[in-house]
Amino acid sequence: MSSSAIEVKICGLKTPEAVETVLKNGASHIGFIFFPKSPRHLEPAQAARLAAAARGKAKIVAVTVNADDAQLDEIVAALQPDILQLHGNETPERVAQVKQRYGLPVMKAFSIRENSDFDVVAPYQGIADRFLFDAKAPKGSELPGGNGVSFDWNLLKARQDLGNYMLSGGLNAENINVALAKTGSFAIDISSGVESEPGKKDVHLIDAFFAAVREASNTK
Ligand SMILES: O=C(O)c1ccccc1NCC(=O)[C@H](O)[C@H](O)COP(=O)(O)O
Repeated sequence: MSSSAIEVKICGLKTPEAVETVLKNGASHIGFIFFPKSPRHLEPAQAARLAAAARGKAKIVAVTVNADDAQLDEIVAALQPDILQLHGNETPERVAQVKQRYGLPVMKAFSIRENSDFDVVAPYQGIADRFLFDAKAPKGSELPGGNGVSFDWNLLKARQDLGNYMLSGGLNAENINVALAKTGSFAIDISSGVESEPGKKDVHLIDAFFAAVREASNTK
């Protein structure tokens, strides 16, 4: 079942059931988290086992935070991802190094709260293959992503110069219609909004999210 013309990345998968459900719904991307503080963290070998069912059906995304070469070497060797998502403070130089070392597309994540947060994006243009705009982590959170909070989507609407990006942060079945209408985005990313508790994906919430995306894209 294809979800729609909208690309949908479901992030932080940890079980075969969740992988099966997102594939059944036509997810374009599935993400695995490699960040020990996250409730979604997996070892590379665990992610590789889960990814086997998805290879060739959805793009496999490895999500890391300021990872060094040793960590990336291990992940790339075990998982053989299609895309590396860099979700830390990686500089444009580091993004370029990572691209060259692995020959893989890189999606660079940025944390957005206000318009000026987009100012840091320009040096990455022509280096990162894609951007992911997520909300800034709430105070006290140890996670740079997966916090289930949104930023003001009107900010993104005004920045259509930013090129190829995914909209992320606090999306769910209830707000995706408004998020898509406000931003005009064609690619979205979600984690907490399809979980019953942090790190626990819920197949019914996944189904409901894709149904909402399909409905929203039919009215787009
Ligand atoms: O999800 C995590 O636990 C995580 C930890 C460390 C870095 C990135 C992380 N997630 C990255 C993602 O791409 C999430 O899907 C994105 O932040 C949106 O999450 P949510 O707001 O929960 O939908």
